[in-house]
Amino acid sequence: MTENPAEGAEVAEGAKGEGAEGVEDTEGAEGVGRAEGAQGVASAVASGPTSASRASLLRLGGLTVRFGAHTALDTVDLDVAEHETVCVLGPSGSGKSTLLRVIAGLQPADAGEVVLDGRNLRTVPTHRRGVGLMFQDHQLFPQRDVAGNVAFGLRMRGTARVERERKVAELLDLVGLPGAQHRAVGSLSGGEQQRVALARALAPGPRLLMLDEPLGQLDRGLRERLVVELRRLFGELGTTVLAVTHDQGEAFALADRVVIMRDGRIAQAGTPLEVWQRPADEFVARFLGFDNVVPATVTGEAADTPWGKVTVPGGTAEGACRLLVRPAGVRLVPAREGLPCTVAARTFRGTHVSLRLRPDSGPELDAACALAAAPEVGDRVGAAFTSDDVVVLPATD
Ligand SMILES: Nc1ncnc2c1ncn2[C@@H]1O[C@H](COP(=O)(O)OP(=O)(O)OP(=O)(O)O)[C@@H](O)[C@H]1O
Repeated sequence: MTENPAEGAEVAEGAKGEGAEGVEDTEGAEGVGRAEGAQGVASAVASGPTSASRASLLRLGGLTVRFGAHTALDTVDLDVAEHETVCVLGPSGSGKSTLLRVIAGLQPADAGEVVLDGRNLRTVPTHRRGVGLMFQDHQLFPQRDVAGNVAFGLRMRGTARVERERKVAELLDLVGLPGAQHRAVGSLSGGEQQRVALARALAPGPRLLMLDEPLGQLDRGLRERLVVELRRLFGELGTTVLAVTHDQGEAFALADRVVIMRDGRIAQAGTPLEVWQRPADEFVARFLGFDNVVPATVTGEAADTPWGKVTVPGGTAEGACRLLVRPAGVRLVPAREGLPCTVAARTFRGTHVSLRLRPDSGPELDAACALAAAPEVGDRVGAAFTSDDVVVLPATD
Protein backbone atom coordinates (compact mmCIF):
# COMPACT_ATOMS: atom_id res chain seq x y z
CA MET A 1 0.00 0.00 0.00
CA THR A 2 1.45 3.35 -0.93
CA GLU A 3 0.82 6.18 1.51
CA ASN A 4 -2.91 5.96 1.21
CA PRO A 5 -3.89 8.04 4.23
CA ALA A 6 -1.89 10.98 2.94
CA GLU A 7 -3.37 10.52 -0.51
CA GLY A 8 -6.87 10.48 0.92
CA ALA A 9 -6.18 13.87 2.47
CA GLU A 10 -4.56 15.05 -0.73
CA VAL A 11 -7.66 14.27 -2.76
CA ALA A 12 -9.82 16.00 -0.21
CA GLU A 13 -7.55 19.01 0.01
CA GLY A 14 -7.37 19.17 -3.77
CA ALA A 15 -11.13 19.43 -3.86
CA LYS A 16 -11.03 22.04 -1.12
CA GLY A 17 -8.49 24.17 -2.96
CA GLU A 18 -10.78 24.25 -5.96
CA GLY A 19 -13.91 24.77 -3.93
CA ALA A 20 -14.76 28.26 -5.13
CA GLU A 21 -14.27 27.25 -8.71
CA GLY A 22 -16.25 24.07 -8.09
CA VAL A 23 -19.36 26.15 -7.34
CA GLU A 24 -19.55 27.22 -10.94
CA ASP A 25 -18.13 24.02 -12.24
CA THR A 26 -20.69 22.48 -14.55
CA GLU A 27 -19.17 19.04 -14.13
CA GLY A 28 -19.46 19.45 -10.39
CA ALA A 29 -23.11 20.39 -10.70
CA GLU A 30 -23.62 17.44 -12.96
CA GLY A 31 -22.01 15.21 -10.37
CA VAL A 32 -24.45 16.33 -7.70
CA GLY A 33 -27.34 15.96 -10.10
CA ARG A 34 -26.27 12.42 -10.72
CA ALA A 35 -26.18 11.73 -6.99
CA GLU A 36 -29.74 12.92 -6.74
CA GLY A 37 -30.60 10.67 -9.62
CA ALA A 38 -29.52 7.56 -7.74
CA GLN A 39 -33.10 6.34 -7.57
CA GLY A 40 -33.33 6.53 -11.33
CA VAL A 41 -30.21 4.46 -11.65
CA ALA A 42 -31.56 1.96 -9.15
CA SER A 43 -34.72 1.48 -11.16
CA ALA A 44 -32.71 1.07 -14.34
CA VAL A 45 -30.81 -1.73 -12.60
CA ALA A 46 -34.02 -3.28 -11.34
CA SER A 47 -35.31 -3.43 -14.89
CA GLY A 48 -32.25 -5.54 -15.61
CA PRO A 49 -29.65 -4.43 -18.11
CA THR A 50 -28.46 -7.40 -20.12
CA SER A 51 -24.75 -7.95 -20.46
CA ALA A 52 -25.09 -7.06 -24.15
CA SER A 53 -26.54 -3.65 -23.27
CA ARG A 54 -23.79 -2.91 -20.79
CA ALA A 55 -21.74 -0.05 -22.14
CA SER A 56 -18.14 0.33 -21.10
CA LEU A 57 -17.88 3.15 -18.58
CA LEU A 58 -14.14 2.98 -17.96
CA ARG A 59 -11.63 2.02 -20.60
CA LEU A 60 -7.91 1.69 -19.97
CA GLY A 61 -5.75 1.32 -23.05
CA GLY A 62 -2.05 0.45 -22.94
CA LEU A 63 -1.67 2.09 -19.55
CA THR A 64 1.98 2.21 -18.53
CA VAL A 65 3.66 3.72 -15.46
CA ARG A 66 7.39 3.58 -14.77
CA PHE A 67 9.26 4.50 -11.63
CA GLY A 68 12.82 4.80 -12.88
CA ALA A 69 13.81 1.41 -14.27
CA HIS A 70 10.81 -0.29 -12.65
CA THR A 71 7.62 -0.69 -14.68
CA ALA A 72 4.74 -0.58 -12.18
CA LEU A 73 2.04 -0.83 -14.88
CA ASP A 74 2.87 -2.48 -18.17
CA THR A 75 0.47 -1.77 -21.08
CA VAL A 76 -2.67 -2.54 -19.10
CA ASP A 77 -5.92 -2.82 -21.06
CA LEU A 78 -9.14 -3.05 -19.07
CA ASP A 79 -12.80 -2.24 -19.61
CA VAL A 80 -15.25 -1.77 -16.77
CA ALA A 81 -18.90 -1.83 -17.78
CA GLU A 82 -21.51 0.52 -16.40
CA HIS A 83 -22.92 -0.88 -13.10
CA GLU A 84 -20.17 -3.47 -12.89
CA THR A 85 -18.08 -4.20 -9.79
CA VAL A 86 -14.54 -5.18 -10.69
CA CYS A 87 -12.04 -6.23 -8.02
CA VAL A 88 -8.32 -6.06 -8.70
CA LEU A 89 -6.31 -8.66 -6.82
CA GLY A 90 -2.63 -9.39 -6.76
CA PRO A 91 0.43 -9.77 -4.60
CA SER A 92 2.06 -6.81 -2.91
CA GLY A 93 3.82 -4.61 -5.47
CA SER A 94 1.89 -5.93 -8.48
CA GLY A 95 0.60 -2.44 -9.34
CA LYS A 96 -2.92 -2.41 -7.91
CA SER A 97 -2.70 0.91 -6.09
CA THR A 98 -0.82 2.49 -8.99
CA LEU A 99 -3.71 1.51 -11.25
CA LEU A 100 -6.22 3.31 -9.04
CA ARG A 101 -3.92 6.31 -8.66
CA VAL A 102 -3.59 6.76 -12.41
CA ILE A 103 -7.34 6.55 -12.93
CA ALA A 104 -7.85 9.05 -10.12
CA GLY A 105 -5.29 11.43 -11.63
CA LEU A 106 -2.93 11.15 -8.66
CA GLN A 107 -0.24 9.53 -10.76
CA PRO A 108 0.55 10.49 -14.37
CA ALA A 109 0.78 7.71 -16.94
CA ASP A 110 3.91 7.34 -19.04
CA ALA A 111 1.83 5.91 -21.87
CA GLY A 112 -1.72 4.84 -22.62
CA GLU A 113 -5.08 6.37 -21.86
CA VAL A 114 -7.85 6.47 -19.29
CA VAL A 115 -11.27 7.05 -20.82
CA LEU A 116 -14.27 7.54 -18.53
CA ASP A 117 -17.69 7.83 -20.10
CA GLY A 118 -16.13 8.47 -23.50
CA ARG A 119 -13.91 11.27 -22.20
CA ASN A 120 -10.11 10.99 -22.22
CA LEU A 121 -9.00 12.06 -18.73
CA ARG A 122 -5.41 12.88 -19.59
CA THR A 123 -5.69 16.59 -18.83
CA VAL A 124 -8.57 16.40 -16.35
CA PRO A 125 -7.61 17.07 -12.71
CA THR A 126 -8.60 14.63 -9.96
CA HIS A 127 -11.57 16.58 -8.60
CA ARG A 128 -13.18 16.88 -12.03
CA ARG A 129 -12.82 13.27 -13.06
CA GLY A 130 -16.12 12.14 -11.59
CA VAL A 131 -14.46 9.41 -9.55
CA GLY A 132 -15.00 8.77 -5.85
CA LEU A 133 -12.14 7.41 -3.79
CA MET A 134 -12.12 5.50 -0.57
CA PHE A 135 -8.86 4.45 1.00
CA GLN A 136 -8.40 1.99 3.77
CA ASP A 137 -7.53 3.99 6.86
CA HIS A 138 -7.38 7.42 8.47
CA GLN A 139 -9.66 8.65 5.81
CA LEU A 140 -12.10 10.65 7.91
CA PHE A 141 -11.53 14.18 9.17
CA PRO A 142 -11.32 13.69 12.94
CA GLN A 143 -12.31 17.28 13.73
CA ARG A 144 -15.59 17.00 11.84
CA ASP A 145 -18.63 15.04 12.98
CA VAL A 146 -20.19 12.35 10.81
CA ALA A 147 -22.37 14.79 8.87
CA GLY A 148 -19.39 17.09 8.31
CA ASN A 149 -17.44 14.22 6.85
CA VAL A 150 -20.19 12.91 4.59
CA ALA A 151 -21.10 16.41 3.37
CA PHE A 152 -17.51 17.34 2.56
CA GLY A 153 -17.63 16.82 -1.18
CA LEU A 154 -21.08 18.40 -1.41
CA ARG A 155 -19.90 21.55 0.36
CA MET A 156 -16.95 21.78 -1.98
CA ARG A 157 -19.38 21.74 -4.86
CA GLY A 158 -21.46 24.48 -3.29
CA THR A 159 -24.55 22.36 -2.65
CA ALA A 160 -27.04 24.34 -0.55
CA ARG A 161 -27.30 23.46 3.15
CA VAL A 162 -30.84 22.06 3.09
CA GLU A 163 -30.01 19.83 0.16
CA ARG A 164 -26.77 18.74 1.84
CA GLU A 165 -28.62 17.76 4.98
CA ARG A 166 -31.17 15.79 2.99
CA LYS A 167 -28.46 14.00 1.07
CA VAL A 168 -26.42 13.23 4.19
CA ALA A 169 -29.49 11.76 5.93
CA GLU A 170 -30.26 9.66 2.85
CA LEU A 171 -26.71 8.34 2.60
CA LEU A 172 -26.48 7.53 6.31
CA ASP A 173 -29.70 5.55 5.99
CA LEU A 174 -28.26 3.79 2.99
CA VAL A 175 -25.05 2.71 4.76
CA GLY A 176 -26.93 1.60 7.88
CA LEU A 177 -26.12 4.53 10.16
CA PRO A 178 -29.43 6.43 10.36
CA GLY A 179 -29.35 9.46 12.64
CA ALA A 180 -25.57 9.36 13.18
CA GLN A 181 -25.06 12.92 11.82
CA HIS A 182 -23.78 14.45 15.03
CA ARG A 183 -21.64 11.63 16.34
CA ALA A 184 -17.95 12.33 16.72
CA VAL A 185 -15.83 10.31 14.33
CA GLY A 186 -13.64 9.13 17.22
CA SER A 187 -16.64 7.52 18.91
CA LEU A 188 -17.33 5.22 15.97
CA SER A 189 -16.21 1.61 15.66
CA GLY A 190 -13.95 0.61 12.77
CA GLY A 191 -16.89 -0.74 10.80
CA GLU A 192 -18.94 2.40 11.40
CA GLN A 193 -16.05 4.59 10.28
CA GLN A 194 -15.82 2.51 7.13
CA ARG A 195 -19.50 3.13 6.43
CA VAL A 196 -19.08 6.87 6.94
CA ALA A 197 -16.14 6.86 4.55
CA LEU A 198 -18.26 5.04 2.01
CA ALA A 199 -21.11 7.53 2.41
CA ARG A 200 -18.62 10.36 1.92
CA ALA A 201 -17.26 8.80 -1.26
CA LEU A 202 -20.78 8.23 -2.60
CA ALA A 203 -22.09 11.70 -1.71
CA PRO A 204 -21.07 13.58 -4.86
CA GLY A 205 -22.55 10.81 -7.02
CA PRO A 206 -19.33 9.68 -8.70
CA ARG A 207 -19.58 7.93 -12.06
CA LEU A 208 -16.95 5.51 -10.81
CA LEU A 209 -16.31 4.56 -7.20
CA MET A 210 -12.80 3.34 -6.47
CA LEU A 211 -12.00 1.51 -3.27
CA ASP A 212 -8.47 0.70 -2.13
CA GLU A 213 -8.51 -2.12 0.42
CA PRO A 214 -11.91 -0.88 1.59
CA LEU A 215 -12.20 -3.32 4.46
CA GLY A 216 -8.50 -3.83 5.08
CA GLN A 217 -8.37 -2.86 8.75
CA LEU A 218 -11.47 -4.65 9.94
CA ASP A 219 -11.73 -8.02 11.59
CA ARG A 220 -12.77 -10.99 9.52
CA GLY A 221 -16.38 -11.31 10.76
CA LEU A 222 -17.13 -7.66 10.16
CA ARG A 223 -15.51 -7.76 6.74
CA GLU A 224 -17.66 -10.66 5.69
CA ARG A 225 -20.80 -8.84 6.79
CA LEU A 226 -19.79 -5.58 5.15
CA VAL A 227 -18.95 -7.29 1.87
CA VAL A 228 -22.50 -8.60 1.67
CA GLU A 229 -23.86 -5.16 2.48
CA LEU A 230 -21.62 -3.44 -0.05
CA ARG A 231 -22.69 -5.81 -2.78
CA ARG A 232 -26.34 -5.15 -2.04
CA LEU A 233 -25.73 -1.41 -1.89
CA PHE A 234 -23.82 -1.23 -5.16
CA GLY A 235 -26.53 -3.32 -6.81
CA GLU A 236 -29.25 -1.00 -5.53
CA LEU A 237 -27.45 2.17 -6.55
CA GLY A 238 -26.17 0.83 -9.83
CA THR A 239 -22.75 2.16 -8.87
CA THR A 240 -19.80 1.23 -11.05
CA VAL A 241 -17.01 0.08 -8.76
CA LEU A 242 -13.33 -0.64 -9.17
CA ALA A 243 -11.89 -2.05 -5.95
CA VAL A 244 -8.43 -3.21 -4.97
CA THR A 245 -7.92 -5.84 -2.35
CA HIS A 246 -5.36 -8.37 -1.11
CA ASP A 247 -8.10 -10.61 0.12
CA GLN A 248 -9.35 -13.02 -2.51
CA GLY A 249 -12.35 -14.04 -0.41
CA GLU A 250 -13.43 -10.42 -0.30
CA ALA A 251 -12.85 -9.94 -4.03
CA PHE A 252 -14.73 -13.09 -4.99
CA ALA A 253 -17.66 -12.17 -2.76
CA LEU A 254 -17.89 -8.58 -3.98
CA ALA A 255 -17.00 -8.69 -7.65
CA ASP A 256 -18.87 -9.34 -10.87
CA ARG A 257 -15.42 -9.73 -12.36
CA VAL A 258 -11.98 -10.15 -10.83
CA VAL A 259 -8.70 -9.02 -12.33
CA ILE A 260 -5.52 -10.66 -11.09
CA MET A 261 -2.34 -8.67 -11.50
CA ARG A 262 1.23 -9.79 -11.66
CA ASP A 263 4.23 -7.47 -12.06
CA GLY A 264 2.17 -4.64 -13.54
CA ARG A 265 0.29 -6.82 -16.02
CA ILE A 266 -3.10 -8.49 -15.98
CA ALA A 267 -2.52 -12.20 -15.47
CA GLN A 268 -6.22 -13.07 -15.76
CA ALA A 269 -9.61 -11.37 -15.81
CA GLY A 270 -12.94 -13.13 -15.56
CA THR A 271 -15.93 -13.82 -13.38
CA PRO A 272 -15.06 -15.27 -9.96
CA LEU A 273 -16.35 -18.64 -11.14
CA GLU A 274 -14.32 -18.61 -14.36
CA VAL A 275 -11.12 -17.70 -12.57
CA TRP A 276 -11.72 -20.21 -9.78
CA GLN A 277 -12.56 -23.03 -12.15
CA ARG A 278 -9.99 -22.28 -14.80
CA PRO A 279 -6.97 -20.39 -13.48
CA ALA A 280 -5.01 -19.21 -16.52
CA ASP A 281 -1.61 -20.37 -15.32
CA GLU A 282 0.40 -21.62 -12.38
CA PHE A 283 0.88 -18.10 -10.99
CA VAL A 284 -2.88 -17.50 -10.79
CA ALA A 285 -3.49 -21.00 -9.43
CA ARG A 286 -0.95 -20.54 -6.65
CA PHE A 287 -2.18 -17.01 -5.96
CA LEU A 288 -5.65 -18.45 -5.41
CA GLY A 289 -4.14 -20.85 -2.88
CA PHE A 290 -3.96 -23.96 -5.07
CA ASP A 291 -0.65 -25.63 -4.29
CA ASN A 292 -1.17 -29.01 -5.95
CA VAL A 293 0.66 -28.04 -9.15
CA VAL A 294 3.23 -30.32 -10.78
CA PRO A 295 4.98 -30.67 -14.14
CA ALA A 296 3.26 -33.28 -16.32
CA THR A 297 3.26 -34.86 -19.75
CA VAL A 298 -0.06 -35.78 -21.31
CA THR A 299 -0.34 -38.89 -23.45
CA GLY A 300 -3.84 -39.96 -24.45
CA GLU A 301 -6.23 -39.59 -21.51
CA ALA A 302 -3.65 -39.47 -18.73
CA ALA A 303 -0.69 -37.41 -17.65
CA ASP A 304 2.56 -38.66 -16.20
CA THR A 305 3.24 -36.70 -13.03
CA PRO A 306 5.47 -37.03 -9.95
CA TRP A 307 2.35 -38.55 -8.31
CA GLY A 308 2.03 -41.19 -11.04
CA LYS A 309 -0.58 -41.29 -13.78
CA VAL A 310 -3.44 -38.80 -13.44
CA THR A 311 -6.48 -38.91 -15.73
CA VAL A 312 -6.96 -35.56 -17.50
CA PRO A 313 -10.22 -34.02 -18.79
CA GLY A 314 -11.29 -35.25 -22.25
CA GLY A 315 -9.84 -33.32 -25.19
CA THR A 316 -6.63 -32.28 -23.42
CA ALA A 317 -3.79 -31.71 -25.90
CA GLU A 318 -0.85 -34.08 -25.64
CA GLY A 319 2.57 -32.91 -24.50
CA ALA A 320 4.18 -31.02 -21.65
CA CYS A 321 2.03 -29.00 -19.25
CA ARG A 322 1.58 -28.15 -15.60
CA LEU A 323 -1.19 -29.95 -13.82
CA LEU A 324 -3.34 -28.58 -11.02
CA VAL A 325 -5.43 -30.92 -8.92
CA ARG A 326 -7.87 -29.01 -6.73
CA PRO A 327 -7.92 -30.31 -3.15
CA ALA A 328 -11.53 -31.40 -3.58
CA GLY A 329 -10.31 -33.71 -6.36
CA VAL A 330 -7.91 -35.63 -4.11
CA ARG A 331 -9.94 -38.61 -2.85
CA LEU A 332 -8.84 -40.77 0.03
CA VAL A 333 -8.73 -44.51 -0.66
CA PRO A 334 -6.97 -47.40 1.10
CA ALA A 335 -3.17 -46.93 0.92
CA ARG A 336 -2.56 -49.85 -1.45
CA GLU A 337 -5.23 -48.66 -3.93
CA GLY A 338 -3.88 -45.15 -4.55
CA LEU A 339 -0.74 -43.07 -4.22
CA PRO A 340 0.54 -44.09 -0.76
CA CYS A 341 0.76 -41.08 1.59
CA THR A 342 1.16 -40.23 5.26
CA VAL A 343 -1.15 -37.60 6.73
CA ALA A 344 1.24 -34.79 7.68
CA ALA A 345 -1.28 -32.22 8.96
CA ARG A 346 -4.98 -31.84 9.47
CA THR A 347 -6.85 -28.53 9.86
CA PHE A 348 -10.48 -28.21 10.85
CA ARG A 349 -12.24 -25.80 8.46
CA GLY A 350 -15.79 -25.83 9.79
CA THR A 351 -17.46 -27.47 6.80
CA HIS A 352 -14.59 -29.85 6.00
CA VAL A 353 -11.09 -30.84 7.03
CA SER A 354 -7.98 -29.76 5.09
CA LEU A 355 -5.32 -32.45 4.96
CA ARG A 356 -1.67 -32.16 4.03
CA LEU A 357 -0.57 -35.48 2.58
CA ARG A 358 3.07 -36.55 2.25
CA PRO A 359 3.37 -39.06 -0.59
CA ASP A 360 6.15 -41.65 -0.52
CA SER A 361 7.40 -39.90 -3.65
CA GLY A 362 6.49 -36.55 -5.23
CA PRO A 363 5.58 -33.21 -3.65
CA GLU A 364 3.09 -32.88 -0.79
CA LEU A 365 -0.59 -32.70 -1.62
CA ASP A 366 -3.51 -30.73 -0.20
CA ALA A 367 -6.76 -32.66 0.13
CA ALA A 368 -10.21 -31.67 1.35
CA CYS A 369 -12.14 -34.30 3.24
CA ALA A 370 -15.52 -34.63 4.95
CA LEU A 371 -15.43 -34.17 8.72
CA ALA A 372 -16.60 -37.67 9.57
CA ALA A 373 -14.12 -39.35 7.23
CA ALA A 374 -11.01 -37.36 8.18
CA PRO A 375 -7.98 -39.49 9.12
CA GLU A 376 -5.55 -38.60 11.91
CA VAL A 377 -2.07 -37.14 11.53
CA GLY A 378 0.35 -40.02 10.93
CA ASP A 379 -2.28 -42.30 9.34
CA ARG A 380 -1.42 -44.06 6.09
CA VAL A 381 -3.86 -43.33 3.26
CA GLY A 382 -4.02 -43.63 -0.52
CA ALA A 383 -4.67 -40.62 -2.77
CA ALA A 384 -6.68 -40.94 -5.99
CA PHE A 385 -7.51 -38.09 -8.37
CA THR A 386 -10.87 -37.01 -9.81
CA SER A 387 -10.47 -35.72 -13.37
CA ASP A 388 -13.22 -33.09 -12.88
CA ASP A 389 -10.89 -31.31 -10.49
CA VAL A 390 -7.82 -31.61 -12.67
CA VAL A 391 -6.92 -28.39 -14.52
CA VAL A 392 -4.33 -28.39 -17.28
CA LEU A 393 -2.15 -25.27 -17.18
CA PRO A 394 0.46 -24.02 -19.66
CA ALA A 395 3.86 -25.65 -19.35
CA THR A 396 5.58 -22.34 -18.79
CA ASP A 397 4.40 -19.75 -16.39
N1 LIG B 1 6.02 6.66 -5.92
C1 LIG B 1 6.72 5.56 -6.20
N2 LIG B 1 8.04 5.60 -6.46
C2 LIG B 1 8.74 4.50 -6.79
N3 LIG B 1 8.20 3.27 -6.88
C3 LIG B 1 6.90 3.17 -6.62
C4 LIG B 1 6.08 4.28 -6.28
N4 LIG B 1 4.81 3.84 -6.09
C5 LIG B 1 4.82 2.52 -6.31
N5 LIG B 1 6.07 2.10 -6.62
C6 LIG B 1 6.46 0.73 -6.95
O1 LIG B 1 5.60 0.27 -7.98
C7 LIG B 1 5.21 -1.07 -7.73
C8 LIG B 1 3.70 -1.19 -7.64
O2 LIG B 1 3.28 -0.54 -6.46
P1 LIG B 1 1.76 -0.54 -6.00
O3 LIG B 1 1.66 0.25 -4.74
O4 LIG B 1 0.91 -0.14 -7.13
O5 LIG B 1 1.54 -2.07 -5.70
P2 LIG B 1 0.32 -2.77 -4.98
O6 LIG B 1 -0.03 -3.95 -5.82
O7 LIG B 1 -0.76 -1.79 -4.69
O8 LIG B 1 1.00 -3.24 -3.64
P3 LIG B 1 0.36 -3.39 -2.17
O9 LIG B 1 -0.61 -4.50 -2.25
O10 LIG B 1 1.57 -3.70 -1.33
O11 LIG B 1 -0.26 -2.06 -1.85
C9 LIG B 1 5.94 -1.50 -6.47
O12 LIG B 1 7.11 -2.16 -6.84
C10 LIG B 1 6.24 -0.19 -5.78
O13 LIG B 1 7.41 -0.30 -4.98
